Amino acid sequence: MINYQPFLDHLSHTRLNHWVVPLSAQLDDLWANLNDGNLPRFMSIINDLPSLAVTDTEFSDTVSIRGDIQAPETLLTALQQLKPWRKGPFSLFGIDIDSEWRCNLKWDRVAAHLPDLTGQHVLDVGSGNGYYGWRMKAAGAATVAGIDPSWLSVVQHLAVNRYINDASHAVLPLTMESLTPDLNAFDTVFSMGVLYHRRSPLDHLFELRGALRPGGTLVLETIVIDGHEGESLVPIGRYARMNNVWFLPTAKTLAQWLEKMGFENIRIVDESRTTAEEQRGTDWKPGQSLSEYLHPDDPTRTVEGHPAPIRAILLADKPVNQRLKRYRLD
Ligand SMILES: Nc1ncnc2c1ncn2[C@@H]1O[C@H](C[S@+](CC[C@H]([NH3+])C(=O)[O-])CC(=O)[O-])[C@@H](O)[C@H]1O
Repeated sequence: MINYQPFLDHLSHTRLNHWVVPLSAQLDDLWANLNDGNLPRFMSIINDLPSLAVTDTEFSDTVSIRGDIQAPETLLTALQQLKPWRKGPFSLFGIDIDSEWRCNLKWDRVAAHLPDLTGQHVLDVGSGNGYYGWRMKAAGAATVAGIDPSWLSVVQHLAVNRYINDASHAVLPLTMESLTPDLNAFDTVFSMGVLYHRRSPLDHLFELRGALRPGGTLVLETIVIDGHEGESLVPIGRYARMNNVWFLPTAKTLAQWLEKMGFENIRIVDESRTTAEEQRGTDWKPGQSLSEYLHPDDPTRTVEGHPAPIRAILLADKPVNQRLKRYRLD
């Protein structure tokens, strides 16, 4: 089990205090019914991390933690045991974790359009190991609640936060579907790289809206296709070798979905083709990556022949006026 008490204590002093009781109960239930063979091994790696004095942290393109001494071999071994590192880059006491994704490139695309995060309570859905959460903290966020069902992501965050020791930034082992519904509390909610994994993307948007306070902002990033309003692709079989991809709308279709689900002030702020500069295999994420997912003769196609990934960023607001239609989706 993971000790989330410092995060719960932090929440109890914020506008999110109504989440403390249901979240504690949900975590208790999770630990009582836990059936994951990897977690004990991961936790013994975390518990054995060497104690090292931190002199300085810097959350810029690389999320860096520095100390007076070079990293001992035990830290390198522990971090290597937590491979693959898909999100980063990080630098811990001189160990450079060159992750598969250079997430600083996406952050640059997103950050230019964000509301001022100073003092904000932020939810990062599908947070991965919390790389973006550290960038949100550096931008002034008071709370970053990451949620991600991947245990490896959760424990990678624990490894980094072992040295940063920030109780206001957690990665919780939860899906969006299992989050306490209608918290109505977060100033900004990020959903980046998650919507295409959801079989019911409109439900996802509905759940995201429920997490936001009235007037709060959703930052939505997902794979899209070129094309017109109303169009979307449901790839049969795999997409870029992923077997859990459901809906790839056009950016304009996505804007329509957001409107349908009760958002306003919807803006498409970026559409960028994913490049091998941003996503590639490294020592910290061995094996296949984007270049193997694209067609060898035509990089505008996936290996399966679908349009290659383009990622769109949309921002949309939850209306301040709560007199909204309650969409019944059941
Ligand atoms: N239902 C779900 N609820 C919450 N998280 C989920 C769910 N399903 C999958 N995930 C998690 O969402 C993340 C998707 S990666 C994006 C990471 C980061 N946001 C990024 O923008 O780089 C995809 C990509 O590489 O773009 C994974 O960590 C999943 O475990």
